[in-house]
Amino acid sequence: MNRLLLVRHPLLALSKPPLSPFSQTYYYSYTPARINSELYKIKDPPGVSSVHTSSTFCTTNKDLSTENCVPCNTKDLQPMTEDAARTMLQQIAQWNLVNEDGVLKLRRSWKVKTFTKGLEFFRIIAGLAEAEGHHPDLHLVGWNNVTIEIWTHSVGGLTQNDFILAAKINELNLHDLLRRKTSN
Ligand SMILES: C[C@H](O)[C@H](O)[C@H]1CNC2=NC(N)=NC(=O)C2=N1
Repeated sequence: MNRLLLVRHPLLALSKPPLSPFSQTYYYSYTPARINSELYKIKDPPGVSSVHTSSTFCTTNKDLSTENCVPCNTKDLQPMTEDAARTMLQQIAQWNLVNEDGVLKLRRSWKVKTFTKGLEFFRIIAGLAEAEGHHPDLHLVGWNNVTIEIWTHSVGGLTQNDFILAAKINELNLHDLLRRKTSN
């Protein structure tokens, strides 16, 4: 099974994102608000060694959220490389890049106030997905834990469509559905 093992900079341990129910999956998270610059040593396959750095530079969601998805059966639509995904990830705050059995996906989680507000959350996302013709995987676990995963099934990986949908989701006003963040 192709697993991406991230060896994170010790300073980053302080900014460990919350464990998700998918915690067995290794992921790369870009949280521009909290990290000035970070050095990742990604455990590469034998014979390949690279060190990736990222910085706080982050274009606003506006750029991608004003775009529209293309049909996923568009000719020559290819899955993007992990480096390209990591670069584009900088435009969608709070989303994580995960590698699930070799398939790159985008993932973000929220806590909703009630189970029915979770379903309302899904209804809103469904309207956006139908309008874009591009659909996320929706998870509602333990009554109030919502997780959305986005990837392009037709190519078995990530395309710009996925980032556009994530950026549009980031622009939604979902505050009345979400639990306030606790300080701890
Ligand atoms: C033709 C149309 O683009 C396809 O049926 C769409 C529908 N929504 C989709 N959504 C996602 N996430 N991946 C797809 O491959 C996909 N294909």
